[in-house]
Order: sequence, then structure tokens, then C-alpha cells
Amino acid sequence: MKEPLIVCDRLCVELGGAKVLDGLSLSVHEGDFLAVLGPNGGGKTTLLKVILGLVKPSSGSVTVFGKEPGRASGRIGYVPQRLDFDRTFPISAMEVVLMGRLACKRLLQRYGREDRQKALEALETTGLTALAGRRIGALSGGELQRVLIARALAGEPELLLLDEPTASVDPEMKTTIYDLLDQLKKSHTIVLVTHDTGTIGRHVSRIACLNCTLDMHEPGSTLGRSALDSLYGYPVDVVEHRAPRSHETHPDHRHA
Ligand SMILES: Nc1ncnc2c1ncn2[C@@H]1O[C@H](COP(=O)(O)OP(=O)(O)OP(=O)(O)O)[C@@H](O)[C@H]1O
Repeated sequence: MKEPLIVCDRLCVELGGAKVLDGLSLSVHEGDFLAVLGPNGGGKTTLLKVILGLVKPSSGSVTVFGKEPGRASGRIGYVPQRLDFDRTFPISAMEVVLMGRLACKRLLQRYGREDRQKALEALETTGLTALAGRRIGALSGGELQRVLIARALAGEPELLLLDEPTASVDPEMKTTIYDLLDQLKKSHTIVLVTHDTGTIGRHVSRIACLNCTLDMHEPGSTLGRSALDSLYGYPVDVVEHRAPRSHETHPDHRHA
């Protein structure tokens, strides 16, 4: 069996003197589509940042592609929760997507034909070809979210980390983004942070519940209303989880 892409072993993270992640163990294998659910402040973004090498563990270990986090960043596409620069900045969707090529380039090296080709392909995959030249300030929230996904794809990653890509979009755009992720999961390993408890199970192969500690919810187990209520601390929708990846061997399963 292949080495997992991500291995966290008894990972602890402290930030500002408080424990944010406590004793978290997790393996993500090639082809997984893992959803990470949990309440605000539960440590989901921190986990993604640890995987990216942006936050250091206080104890425990993490490897990504068998290396220390940060050493394999060229193989990871990251879609942050928010735009990481000013939206009024006068650049086009294409220029934002091209930034996804920076990890493939040497310092101060200019974009070449291949970079533009990969950026155009990413725009096409995300359905944004017609908006390539539009200023980012003139994009809708959903279009901008897809630009960020396209930027991640432009770097030709094997692993995609997405932090709440559907957080501020309407139901129709949410469906568009999940359709896109359903397409991308055929060729990428995906870790998705989300609060879409009602629908996420239809799309992912595994679910992790994170609130400082991590509870792995493997296919075949039950994630019912009381488990979710206790994770979030208030009533939430039950997760339906009935559509594992076609290549997986486990049988059909549901949580409710
Ligand atoms: N640099 C930091 N210094 C101190 N505390 C931090 C820092 N970054 C995050 N935290 C705290 O760590 C906790 C976890 O934050 P994190 O952003 O990982 O949560 P989250 O699960 O992604 O939340 P949300 O769903 O609201 O995005 C929060 O209490 C947050 O305030």
C-alpha cells in the first residue's frame, strides 16, 4: 500500500497560549476526499496551515508527501477562506490564476507560455474562461471563489486543501462548486473544510469532526444528529453520507 499523503501523529498546536489542536492523529491517502467539519474556532484552518507548514506543531509529528510540511508545497493547491489580498487591487481573474504558477517558478522568473496555458486550462475547468479578463473587484462572491480554486489548480497540484469554499455563496453556486469538486476528486486528493453538514456526505469519502480533538468518521460508521449537536454545541442537520468513491471497496453506507 502506498504511503499516505498526509500523516499527523499525536499532533498538538498551541497558539497564543491556548491549545488549538490536541493529540490529533490522521492519515490521508491518495484519492481520499476528506471533509473536516467542526464549530468556529475548532482548529480547522489551523490544521490546514499545519499541513502547509505555516503553523508549527508544539508536539507530535506531521509529514506531507513523506516530508516535513512546507517541503512539498509545489504539490499542494490551497484555497484560503478569504482572498489574501485587497479585492480592489486592479488585476484580472487571469492574473490571479497565474499566481498559482509562482510555486513552479524561480525567483523573479517571468510567466511563460506554459504558465499561461495552465492558467487558461484552470479557468476552463472552473467555468471561468469568459471572465479571464475581468477585474477581480467586479466578480461575484461565487465567481471569486472559483477564481481561487482555479489559482490552486494552475499549479497542477496533487493535493487540494480548501477552506470553506462554499461559505458565502448562494445555493446554486454551492451546487456549481460541489459539481466542480466531484469532477476534481477523480484526479486529486482533497481535504475540504466545510460547515455543509446536510449535504457533504454525498460528495466525500471520509469525514473528520474537529473541535480541538479529532474524531475520524470512517465509512460504515454512524454520524447522527446527537454526535453533530455535541460537536457544534447546538442543533445541526444530520449528515447524509451515501456515495463513496467508485474505486473504494466499502459498501454503501449512511449516517442518520
Ligand atoms: N495566530 C493565532 N494566535 C492566537 N490564536 C489563534 C491564532 N490563529 C488562530 N487562533 C485561534 O485558534 C483557534 C482555532 O482557529 P481556527 O481558525 O483554526 O478555527 P476554525 O475551526 O478554522 O474556525 P472557523 O470555522 O471560524 O474558520 C481560534 O480560537 C483562534 O482564535
